[in-house]
Order: sequence, then structure tokens, then C-alpha cells
Amino acid sequence: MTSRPLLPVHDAVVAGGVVAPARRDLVIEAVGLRKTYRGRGRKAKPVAAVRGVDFAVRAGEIFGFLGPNGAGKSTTLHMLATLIRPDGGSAVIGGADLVRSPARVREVIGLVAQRSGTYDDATGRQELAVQAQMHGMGKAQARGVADATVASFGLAEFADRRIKTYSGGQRRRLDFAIGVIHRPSVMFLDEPTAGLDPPSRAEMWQEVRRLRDNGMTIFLTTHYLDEADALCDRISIIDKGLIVAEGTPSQLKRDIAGDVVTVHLSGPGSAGGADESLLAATIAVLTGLDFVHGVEGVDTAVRLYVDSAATAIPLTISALVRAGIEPVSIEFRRPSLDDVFLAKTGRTLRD
Ligand SMILES: Nc1ncnc2c1ncn2[C@@H]1O[C@H](COP(=O)(O)OP(=O)(O)OP(=O)(O)O)[C@@H](O)[C@H]1O
Repeated sequence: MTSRPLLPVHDAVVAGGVVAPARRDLVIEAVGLRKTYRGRGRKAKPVAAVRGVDFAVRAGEIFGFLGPNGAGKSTTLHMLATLIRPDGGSAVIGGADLVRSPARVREVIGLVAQRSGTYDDATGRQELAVQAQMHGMGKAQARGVADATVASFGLAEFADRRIKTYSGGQRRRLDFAIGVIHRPSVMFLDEPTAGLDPPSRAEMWQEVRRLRDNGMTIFLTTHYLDEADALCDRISIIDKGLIVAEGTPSQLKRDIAGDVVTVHLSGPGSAGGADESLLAATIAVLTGLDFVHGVEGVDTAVRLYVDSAATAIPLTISALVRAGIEPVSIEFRRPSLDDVFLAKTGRTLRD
């Protein structure tokens, strides 16, 4: 799709790299951001990781960048966080121009990267103080800020242990606390819950919401559908370096009108699953039905997009029975973000 920013960056007034946005509620405005990795060796092929993305993030929202592995999420986030220079396009973050004034951008942003660089032999409290000093605070002030952060992020239970003894969730909570120690107004979170167990993920979601409730604008990348759905006010879905959809999770799902019916051709315990000819025959039968808007084979099941599951299911069963096909089970549900991705790209996010 051709996504349009809410405000072209060029409409803003640029003076010495500081930009007065025409719409003050926009905290990030990106237009046509691009990045191609050249590769080092002679045989290395260039990788067009991000091929021109536009989006606008409003003040105080949790904005999600959702996409499968290798889609270009981290590259986009790293460009916005000034870690890599875009090959083209422009962005304004917190009123500062990304390319002309990266230092100004750095003053207003915080970053929690996928792999944190925290020093393992230090304790969490010591690390917080060191990071505060790196942001220009004196020793005494840094210690005070570290203590206050330990309290406000609920780290007291483990803050005086060495970081190398922390669980994944504890480490992530410390990463968050470090990311906000200089009180940024925009926070970039790269896959904030990757690798965490469900209780730790729930805790991190709470933490992200708390940051937003304290007035921060959050830009996060994720490949978890449930995370984008539950946590984000708005999302862009990115695939192969391009944005394929954007909106609130419910708007995007509403675009896929109707219900999703899934016809399972083999049960969970059945050996070998459904054979390919059965899958192909089922798709052929169902594709011809006039109430079916779309058909996809997904593993050993066939997914149908219909207006109403209540009328579609009996008609689907009779069509299959007439063709001599016996499904193991049929279920229906409202569309998910995965269905949005499938409709836009022909693939599922889990592929
Ligand atoms: N330093 C690099 N050199 C060459 N290619 C790279 C480099 N970093 C990333 N890529 C490639 O660019 C593409 C986009 O990568 P990126 O890390 O932005 O994707 P992603 O959506 O964040 O993926 P993931 O969810 O796996 O982290 C991928 O094909 C990746 O292999």
C-alpha cells in the first residue's frame, strides 16, 4: 500500500536542524526512509533492508512496528535512534531533524536494544549510576537518580546483586530503567519481550504502559501478534522493507470484513497430517463457492474469508461432503492481525 504520513516533513520549518512541526502532536515523522546494507566481501550482495517507509507517531501513543523476521524493523528503529545513517528519506523526532542534528535527537530519545550492553559484574544499582553519569550527572546526583529508579521500577529485590545472576525478565526490567534514566520523551524498544516467558512479558507490557501513562511516546518493534494487538495504540505492518498496512489494530482487522472459517483436514494427533492432494482438492472446491471471498491453505487446514460464519459453515460442509471430503473439524473466529498480514502479503506472519 502507499502509506501517507499525516504531515510531510517538508511542510515543517527547518532552522539549524531544529524543526517546528506544523502539527505539534506528532513526535516522529518519517518520510521515505531507506537503508541498503552493502555487504563487505566481493561476493556479498547488497540487502535492501528498508525501501522507503513513511509513518507518523503521535505524542503519548504506543506505536508498534510489526513484521516477520528480517522485515526491516530493527533497521528502521536503528535509523531513528541515530545508530545507523539512512541512505535516503528524512525524519523529524521530537522537533529535531534526524540527519542534520542527530545529537539533538539523542537528547530526546531513549533506546532499549535487543541485546543490552550492560556490564555483568556490576550490580544493577551501580550500572544505573554509571549510566546516569554518562548522561552528564555528577556522582552524587547519579547515585540519587539510581536509587530513585530502583524504587520506581521495582528493582529493589535484585538491584544489589551482580547483573550476571539476573533472570531474562529482571535483565529486561533493568534495560528499561537504564533506557529512561535521562528522562527521554521518546522511547525506542526493539523487541522488548523477545525470549521472555509469559509472566515476564505481561510485566513488561505493564511497564511499557506505565511509561506511556507518564507521558512518554513509545516506538516498539515486535513480531508478536498478541503484543501488537494488546499493547499498541497504532501499528504499521512492515514486510520486506515496505509498509503494507497501518492503523489501529481494530481498524486493520475491520478492513478484513466478515469472519474467518478454518477447515481442518487432520487432527492434532494424526500421523503425517493431511496429504497435499487433499489440501489442493479442498481449496479447489471451496474457491468456487460464491459466498467465499478468499481461500488460503495453511499447513493442514484451509482458511476461508466469508461475510458470516453462521451461514457459511453449513454451506461449506455440504460442498465438501458432495466432493467426498470429510474435514476433521471446522472453526470460526473474528479476523486477527495475522489475517491482515496474510491478506496484504499472501503469507502468514508465522511463516
Ligand atoms: N549489518 C547488516 N549487514 C547486512 N545485512 C543486514 C545487516 N543487518 C540486517 N541485515 C539484513 O537486513 C534485513 C532486515 O533486517 P532487520 O534486522 O532490520 O529485520 P527485523 O525485521 O528487525 O528482523 P528480526 O525480527 O529478525 O530482528 C534482513 O534481511 C537482514 O538480514
